[in-house]
Amino acid sequence: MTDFRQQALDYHAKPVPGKISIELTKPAETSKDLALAYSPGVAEPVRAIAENPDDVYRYTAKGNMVAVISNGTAILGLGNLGPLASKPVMEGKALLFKRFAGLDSIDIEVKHRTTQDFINTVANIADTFGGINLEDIKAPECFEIEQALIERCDIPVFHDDQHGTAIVTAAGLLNALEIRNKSLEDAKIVCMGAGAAAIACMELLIKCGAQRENIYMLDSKGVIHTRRDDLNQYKQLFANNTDKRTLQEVIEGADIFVGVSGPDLFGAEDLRLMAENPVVFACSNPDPEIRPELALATRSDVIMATGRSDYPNQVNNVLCFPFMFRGALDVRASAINDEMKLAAVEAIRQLAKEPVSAEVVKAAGAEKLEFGPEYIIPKPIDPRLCARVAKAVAEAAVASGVARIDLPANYMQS
Ligand SMILES: NC(=O)C1=CN([C@@H]2O[C@H](COP(=O)(O)OP(=O)(O)OC[C@H]3O[C@@H](n4cnc5c(N)ncnc54)[C@H](OP(=O)(O)O)[C@@H]3O)[C@@H](O)[C@H]2O)C=CC1
Ligand SMILES: CC(=O)C(=O)O
Ligand SMILES: [Mg+2]
Repeated sequence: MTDFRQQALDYHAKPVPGKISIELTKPAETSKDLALAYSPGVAEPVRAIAENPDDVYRYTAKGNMVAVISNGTAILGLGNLGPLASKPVMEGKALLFKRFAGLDSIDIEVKHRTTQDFINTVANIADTFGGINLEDIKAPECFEIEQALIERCDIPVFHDDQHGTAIVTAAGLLNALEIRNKSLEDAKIVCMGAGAAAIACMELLIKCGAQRENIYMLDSKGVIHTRRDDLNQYKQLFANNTDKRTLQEVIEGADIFVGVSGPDLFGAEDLRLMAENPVVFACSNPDPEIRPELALATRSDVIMATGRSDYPNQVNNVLCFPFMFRGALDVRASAINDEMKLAAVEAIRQLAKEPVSAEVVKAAGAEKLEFGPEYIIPKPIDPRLCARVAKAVAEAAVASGVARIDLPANYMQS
């Protein structure tokens, strides 16, 4: 067993199994404490909430609580390994919610027969939480699930692999292109993968200025083109009217490669075919479509990013989802809309251009972090992310009319 593998297993096993626990926020030492916390005192908030449902935010933990919900059908890039095996990832997302945004979070792994069963299960428990983060649910079911839950729930429902990934990818790409003096409007883009992350990333890039006809998307059967008759409705939106059928054909002259598919699917020969100063986001986890070592040995002009913490330029939805929910919950947003997503893109992107503190540089294990090819996007450990992204998101929620309360006074002013 490799040293790192054993370290990862030990980290999860010791000193207690798993990564999260629940702690109390009120004293529960004396009989008086218990009389307030439980019977008879607990009856008072029960009556208050029955009379005025909004009081649930006043008297319970709902307003600071996010459920991380999965069925384990697309666990990272490991595939459909089922709900139980997805639990370490979901506990990991809960850890990140708490660590980076102070949000309480609990993982829920759902075993189900039909898509409708899954939707019903989540919709029926949704009132417990302030928000629902859907995670690692494969396409195309994820699209139907998210849409149905958005319609049935009055709290934010956000499929992280779609929109969290898309927001961070857009922020990173816009910065990478700026560094290379290229524009998204003119960029030729190859997207490997046509699932949850891929479809959402490309849709958001189009909202940021990319041209749909400049996007070549591939699934496990090759290029998605207009003559294929095996495309679901989501892939059809990316069917390119082209004679090109293979990765090698579409990658020639491409400015951008986005990989949200699986490990080692993009080779050195493919990278050599790209345009000058290419941008490669190999985002599959844990193993990227191409290793940074190989990419950088193949071409010195490449801007390279992965989804991993152990290389420069981590393009990973952790840069978004904790702060997206922080902002949304703090103004009790009923949903997460495009205005909030675009506000997050801009906030993440602009922070990368500011000087970084010595503590963050040290914690990142870097010698320096300055806006450029090896630092296109902030580090998740940068404490300014929470304030910047949550504030931008909360303000956008208020401006776009989905907030149910105003921004708290002096919100996120440090
Ligand atoms: N860095 C980050 O923040 C994130 C990274 N990801 C990564 O993206 C990947 C996909 O996740 P997600 O979208 O949720 O999963 P989905 O299951 O929804 O999609 C997977 C897609 O990959 C495609 N694919 C599989 N093999 C190949 C291949 N050989 N060539 C081209 N395409 C292929 C599938 O094709 P088909 O449709 O034919 O089955 C499918 O379209 C994972 O590796 C995941 O770790 C995801 C979210 C966030
Ligand atoms: C990062 C993430 O959510 C994924 O790889 O699925
Ligand atoms: Mg995921």
